[in-house]
Amino acid sequence: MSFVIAIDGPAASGKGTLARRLAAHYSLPHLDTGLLYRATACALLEEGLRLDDVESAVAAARSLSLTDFDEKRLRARDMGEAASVVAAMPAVRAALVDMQRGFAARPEGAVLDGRDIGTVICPDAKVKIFVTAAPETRATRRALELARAGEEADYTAILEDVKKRDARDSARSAAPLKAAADAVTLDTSDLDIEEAFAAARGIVEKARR
Ligand SMILES: Nc1ncnc2c1ncn2[C@@H]1O[C@H](COP(=O)(O)OP(=O)(O)O)[C@@H](O)[C@H]1O
Ligand SMILES: Nc1ccn([C@@H]2O[C@H](COP(=O)(O)OP(=O)(O)O)[C@@H](O)[C@H]2O)c(=O)n1
Repeated sequence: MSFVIAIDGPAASGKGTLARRLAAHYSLPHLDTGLLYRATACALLEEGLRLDDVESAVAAARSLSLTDFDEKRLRARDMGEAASVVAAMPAVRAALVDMQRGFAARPEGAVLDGRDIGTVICPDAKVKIFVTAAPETRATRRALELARAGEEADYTAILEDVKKRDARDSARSAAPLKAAADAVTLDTSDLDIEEAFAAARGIVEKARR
């Protein structure tokens, strides 16, 4: 198996930041799999369809193109919540498996981040990191991020969002949010980005030996 780094964890734990930094460091392509679920939900909402319309959600998931995501729109607060609703549908998840595994099978390897990369998408990944942080820390980080993007960012509401989404993602029967048995957990509550990146690199180097 090529060099695959699987990064999972709850909302705003710093998965994407670490995945991007590791991908740059090891010259690997990176796929933020959360964008796939966000884009599926966004397609439904833009067509005025309901989020629980499974058939349309599957069709939207099948027609996604990795290259034309409007990231600013997809990373808006409401889209995280909507993504978590469509992500609970087994048929939507099934429609996105081949695309993710195809990305992970690139000869040079890849970094993927999400909720089920180490458990379902790439169970044989060479490196698995489960990134976590206290909900309050994650809500503070997300509030800062949204404020920087010009979105209204009420800390209390964001903390509620994060907790509700984690609960839904953990409780669903299809590929729930959980650490793979062979993942290394990295709690970034007391680490800044540089410290978290150094710790993640340490985990990768150890797994490569
Ligand atoms: N260790 C850290 N310390 C402080 N801020 C962080 C840390 N890791 C990530 N962030 C910031 O928190 C926000 C969420 O991080 P992100 O990587 O997008 O998380 P996720 O992909 O898990 O949702 C971003 O604004 C990011 O810059
Ligand atoms: N591999 C993945 C990635 C995301 N998701 C879903 O998509 C939602 C948005 O994921 P994300 O990674 O973009 O969210 P953040 O952690 O960035 O807030 C999550 O709350 C999950 O419900 C998933 O189910 N499986």
